Amino acid sequence: MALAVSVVQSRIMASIMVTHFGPLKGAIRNFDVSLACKRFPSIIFGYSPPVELYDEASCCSGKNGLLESEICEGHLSSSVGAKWVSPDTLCETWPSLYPNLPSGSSSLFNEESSHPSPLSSQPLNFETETKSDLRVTVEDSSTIDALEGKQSVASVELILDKSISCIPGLSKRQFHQLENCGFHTLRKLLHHFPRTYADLQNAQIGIDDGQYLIFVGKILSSRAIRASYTFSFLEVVVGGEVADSESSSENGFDETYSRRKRTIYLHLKKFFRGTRFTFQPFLKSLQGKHTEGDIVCVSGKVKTMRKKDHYEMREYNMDVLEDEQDSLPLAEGRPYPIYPSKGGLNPNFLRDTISRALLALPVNVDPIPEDVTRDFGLKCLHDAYYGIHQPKNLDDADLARKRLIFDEFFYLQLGRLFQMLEGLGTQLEKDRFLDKYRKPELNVVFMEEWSSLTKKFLKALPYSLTSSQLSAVSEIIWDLKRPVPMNRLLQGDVGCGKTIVAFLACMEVIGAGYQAAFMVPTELLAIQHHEHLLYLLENMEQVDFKPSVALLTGSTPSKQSRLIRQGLQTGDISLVIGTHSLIAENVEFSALRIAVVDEQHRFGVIQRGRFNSKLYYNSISSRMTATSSDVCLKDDVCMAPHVLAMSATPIPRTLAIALFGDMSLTQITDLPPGRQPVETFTIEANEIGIERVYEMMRDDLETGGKVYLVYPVIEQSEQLPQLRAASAELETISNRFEDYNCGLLHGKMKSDDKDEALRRFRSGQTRILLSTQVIEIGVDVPDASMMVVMNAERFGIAQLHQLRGRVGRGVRKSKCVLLASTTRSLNRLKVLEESSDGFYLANMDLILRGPGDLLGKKQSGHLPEFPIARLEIDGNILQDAHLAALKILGTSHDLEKFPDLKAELSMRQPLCLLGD
Ligand SMILES: Nc1ncnc2c1ncn2[C@@H]1O[C@H](COP(=O)(O)OP(=O)(O)OP(=O)(O)O)[C@@H](O)[C@H]1O
Repeated sequence: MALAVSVVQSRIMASIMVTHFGPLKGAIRNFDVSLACKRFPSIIFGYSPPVELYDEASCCSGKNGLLESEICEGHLSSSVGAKWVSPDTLCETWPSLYPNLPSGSSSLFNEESSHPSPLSSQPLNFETETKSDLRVTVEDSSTIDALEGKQSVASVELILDKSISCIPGLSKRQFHQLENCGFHTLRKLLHHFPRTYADLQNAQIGIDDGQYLIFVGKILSSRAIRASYTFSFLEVVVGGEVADSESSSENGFDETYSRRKRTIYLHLKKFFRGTRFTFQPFLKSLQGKHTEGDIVCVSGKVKTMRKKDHYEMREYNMDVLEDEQDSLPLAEGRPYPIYPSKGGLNPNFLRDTISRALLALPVNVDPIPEDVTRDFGLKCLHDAYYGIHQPKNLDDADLARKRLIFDEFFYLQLGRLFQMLEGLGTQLEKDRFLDKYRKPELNVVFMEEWSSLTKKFLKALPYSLTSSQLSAVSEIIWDLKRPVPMNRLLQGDVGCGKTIVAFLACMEVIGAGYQAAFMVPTELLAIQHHEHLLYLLENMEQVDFKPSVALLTGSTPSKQSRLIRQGLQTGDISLVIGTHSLIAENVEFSALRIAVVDEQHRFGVIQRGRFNSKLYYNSISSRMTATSSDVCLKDDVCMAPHVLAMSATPIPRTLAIALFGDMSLTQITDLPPGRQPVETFTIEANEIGIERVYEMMRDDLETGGKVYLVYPVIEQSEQLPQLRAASAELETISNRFEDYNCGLLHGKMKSDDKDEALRRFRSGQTRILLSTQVIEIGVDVPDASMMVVMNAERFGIAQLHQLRGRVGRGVRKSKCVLLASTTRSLNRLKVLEESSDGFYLANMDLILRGPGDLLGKKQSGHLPEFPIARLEIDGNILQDAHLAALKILGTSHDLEKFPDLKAELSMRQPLCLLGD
């Protein structure tokens, strides 16, 4: 396993070209991936693309421009686009005035309630409103204890799953807003991770519009101004010195000049709307919060103002420093978290609420024992939450992310292993079970012991199995012979021959008198597998019992479908191949023993859990019917079926372990003999390029080849005229290649028509198939020898690799042309010219997608259950999580020694699988 990880890492240790954003916008420069990966395996730093930190929907955007322009003139030198704050959003805005200092500094609301001072004299009885309306009182003493760090670990889970009403200073309105957006608990809120961090630049030489700055300076003035009856604003001006770019540039490299400084001015602005915010005492108190002469460290996004050297900041953090010396560590730059907005909530408000939630977090919040976190070099949970939301630096954020990913995988594995252990009787059995996962290499059944049906089926194959196919079958059969449900992932690159391995596993259970179900994501694939299997069974020499095979998809006519369901219930049908229809309510099996799920990664763990239980209960209920009719049952007949999942997605071994909670991963690491790498070309789709591709197609067709043309869309669209469409081009291609028949295949066609199109292509009646990406998964036409992908820039690298896998599946030398609409996109695609290794390409895909944004964006590497883990790079963390789970369960099989862990386990989402 460690090997697998190190292979991945070494594969990405190459220097490649990566596009950077921001100051280097558009530029391409050498990016040393090895260094970046080494230092921050999860977070790649750099300038963040500009992000609109205000959410238009949730903010009064000052659309009443008249008021804005009239009133602000003379007060605000840059009033265009000013944001307005209504009384209701005051609380959202206010905390930003106060920095997120480690303790107490955000407690403005608390201070206010105890020191109502100027506000109490308001005619509108503002104080009362502040207390009753603007605040939900801290509900119970446990939170107070938590704040004071007195919370015992035993009740920690209560804290994380506490209602957000326990966050100090939250108004009722805000509380409901947050609840409506799904932030019911502290946990939910703290798990709203920043989607990236802006790299705060120290204010130096050039300052660009939209840049995130960290700046140390002196408060020069603080004014809270009533601009009209309903509108007021606060403007704090901070002045400080930066190196003077002009003098240095004008005077070349003159040292003296380059050390010259110039003063710049930051105008920090907040706007308030509502009569109650225009009263003098309120404004006075607002203004008084900032003392002239204070040294402060300000960070946030700047906007240049008309006046030279003046910049505006409307979203910022400000820390008051004791003296200028304090500025040194701060000025080194802290990552500035950028939150994804949710349900229209202002990201700024979210940031403030999260800061306050952090303050409500007790230090001893961690249910994982300290020795485990120490052994695996993990932050404690409290620090991890701080580290992800308020990192001191990127290292800090990276370590925090590591801990949180660790948790995602750890609890899933702990849950699965715990569940499996629960099903076993004695301590000895449990120890043996854990041992099995420690020594997986011993778990194989050699061919001599396979059932005679399996051996005969093997003999009927027109080829011999490769060595890794053979060991895959041996491993799977070992599991099939055990009375514990298997949960195994069969993983192998495109075209390596996984299907036949799965067929052999099905034969083994059928040979033992049980049934098999083979579930695939598309009808096209179901039909293909069905036909393939029938063909192989026909070739099989005489056996006492030939398995009966059925095909069940959404398009199966209802009468036929009823007969198939009957056959499955009576046991007359031994193997059914189909789509999701297989897990429909009314499908019941007589003795289902294995469920093969193709393209596993398309389903989440939870869904797969549903498959399991669905198949399991069907199996039980059928058996119960059978029992009543006096059928003799085997002891293990009510066991859940074995599940064999298949995937061509390059999943690191460790990730598979995490997904499955055990060591059930089988990898096919070789390709059938005679395969040659697909020669890949990236070509720009201009006139010359297209002519060249047509020429290549003609050469291939003349030598007996078959060509796939893959299009991003079916029909031409007015909105995206640059996209080439399959239907629209059928005529052009047919005219161009009139000596050859062309076919069309896309998702909107009827099932029979799709099948017919593929059949004609397979038989050679059509030699050119214009298709959409419907062929991406599993389509197998071994003598297809060329593929052209139109608008290839529209596809991800991993997806193109899957598509390309449709050619080169036989012995014929094949090629793949990636036609890109722009020269710029050629660079990204070139990586496919260089490699045909799915694992390597998945990593490149990740890196080429761009730095940053690893935390929140759902991309190909994300699995639904693991919001922040990245499939391609987090293998080592998963490995650790697996070992930690084994260690914990080795110490206490039933987790009795770890009550907090057990409690946490029951709170975690993946545990809905437990007891399924
Ligand atoms: N050992 C072998 N020797 C020769 N050909 C083989 C061997 N095993 C499988 N094949 C053939 O290789 C082709 C690809 O096999 P299969 O469809 O099982 O691949 P796969 O791993 O499921 O690919 P994909 O992920 O693209 O669906 C098929 O035509 C199959 O008949």
